[in-house]
Amino acid sequence: MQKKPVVIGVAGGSGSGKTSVTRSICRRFSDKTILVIEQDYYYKNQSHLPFEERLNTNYDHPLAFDNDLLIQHIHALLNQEPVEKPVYDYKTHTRSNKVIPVEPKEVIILEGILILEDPRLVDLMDIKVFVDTDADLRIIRRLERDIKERGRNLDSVIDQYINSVRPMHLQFVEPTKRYADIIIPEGGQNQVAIDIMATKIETILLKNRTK
Ligand SMILES: Nc1ncnc2c1ncn2[C@@H]1O[C@H](COP(=O)(O)OP(=O)(O)O)[C@@H](O)[C@H]1O
Ligand SMILES: Nc1ccn([C@@H]2O[C@H](COP(=O)(O)O)[C@@H](O)[C@H]2O)c(=O)n1
Repeated sequence: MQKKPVVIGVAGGSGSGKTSVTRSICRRFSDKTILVIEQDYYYKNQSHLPFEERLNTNYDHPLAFDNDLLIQHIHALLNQEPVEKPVYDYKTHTRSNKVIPVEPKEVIILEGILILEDPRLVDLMDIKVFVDTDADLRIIRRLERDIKERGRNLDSVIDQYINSVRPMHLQFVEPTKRYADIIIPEGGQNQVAIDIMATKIETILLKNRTK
């Protein structure tokens, strides 16, 4: 019988380098080994709301996420069942009509700003990581990324940062650092931390495969 997948949570502020860390870890393993589940893909569906209203949503508050669906999907994957992962569109601020069918793999990396905020998610994790990057670097990275990739402009990024990203980070994201087993400063360029994570995953896989 297949072993229950190992669940690794990668949390941290927006622009901290969660995606970069996750990709660096994934590059160390074959495509068949690690499945990445992005909490962002589980933002609540807002297709019923007019676009103007979607602009007013606070995307950094825990209530913006459909964690019930996310938890349901993690449970299914842990039971070796496939799921249909939603696809999120940052330009329209809602789910797209597409879904991505995914099969369970030996390791699941669950990545997102608030994955350590919901105790139901924390309970499902075997290893908890917090990517810890200073706020000045995070806002610079976010500015570049959101303008290049998420259809935003300078004013909208600054406005959103001051009104929701920063206060929600201080209220909800930063306090979850205390739940982490490992804190990675500076994110994806931290090769020592990536090596340690990869070695830990290899050890778990070896143990699971020889059982
Ligand atoms: N160490 C780094 N140095 C420079 N740019 C980085 C670094 N880590 C991430 N970035 C860039 O910053 C942006 C946000 O990084 P990302 O990994 O997507 O963060 P998160 O998933 O936490 O929001 C991306 O455009 C990424 O390429
Ligand atoms: N429609 C949306 C949905 C989310 N965001 C922002 O995304 C950030 C989380 O993603 P990261 O890759 O940066 O971790 C979060 O801080 C939301 O503000 C958005 O701008 N629009």
